[in-house]
Amino acid sequence: MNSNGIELCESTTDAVHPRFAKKPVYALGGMVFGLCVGFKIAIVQLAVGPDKTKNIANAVKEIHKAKEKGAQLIALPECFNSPYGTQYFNEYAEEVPSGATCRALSQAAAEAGVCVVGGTLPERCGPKLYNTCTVWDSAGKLLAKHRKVHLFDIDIPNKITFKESEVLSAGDQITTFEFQGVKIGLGICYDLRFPEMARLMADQGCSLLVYPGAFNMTTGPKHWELLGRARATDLQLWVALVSPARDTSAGYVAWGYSTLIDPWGSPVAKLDEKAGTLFADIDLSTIEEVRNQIPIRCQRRTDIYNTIQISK
Ligand SMILES: O=C(O)CCC(=O)C(=O)O
Repeated sequence: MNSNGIELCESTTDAVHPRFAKKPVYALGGMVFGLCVGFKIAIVQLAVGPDKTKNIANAVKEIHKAKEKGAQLIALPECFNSPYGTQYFNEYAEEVPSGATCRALSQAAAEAGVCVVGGTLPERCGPKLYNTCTVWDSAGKLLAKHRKVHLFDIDIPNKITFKESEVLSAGDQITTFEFQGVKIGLGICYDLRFPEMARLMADQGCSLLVYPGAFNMTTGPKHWELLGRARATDLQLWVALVSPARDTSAGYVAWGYSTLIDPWGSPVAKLDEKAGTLFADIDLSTIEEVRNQIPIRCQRRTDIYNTIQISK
């Protein structure tokens, strides 16, 4: 309890920037008194086509443009070097980090002096293929690598049938990394549907979850934003959803609508279906604000969840 009678949740300070540690922000009457710490994110909704070299060059160009506009963390979409589809993954796949796409991302991050969440690419590792996100620091060093954990296998008759598992292998790791002392978690597209995975990343102290994803014209309008808002609301953190632009001539038509969602669960900025870049400030103090005002993190009844018997 602070001097204003506001209940403060002990566990809130471990999930935010270390500069907040032991310095909670007190929230009262909609005003926040405390430090404002954050960074500028650019969410780049790239147009992706069949020409891999062109896709990579376009990503590099957009990274430099975003840096010029002040972005500190730049996020690219799922499958940005290749059209999305199981028939393409083998042809476009590369080893990480020695392949041409990774080399271009590393160089762009270093030249621009920014952190790049490099969307995803089909990764070749021995006989296996993965859908993999790489993260590059401002010196061009590989900071993190996340292999999609939940493969996109669905069947909605007459709408969409997709079976990534026919060609891809699933990752088996939870991936987080640190950017300027802020912990960030990674998930890829279908991973967004699994709250358990997001909670593990939140429990590791993430303030932001970044999901490169390419939802489609059936599930996109129904679930893309809803799922992002659900993850942000449940876990009281920032969520960035990064899609490729919509191309109606492609075999798989991406929904677009890249969105940044705040810890209240509100979309604070979003694109439409066209190629473009969204710039926004991520204010980490909002995490404290929400967690202090709605302290669900220290109200969870794990004693019940972990022991209750389900009656038949
Ligand atoms: O979950 C969905 O509806 C779409 C997922 C997807 O497109 C993917 O995992 O690549």
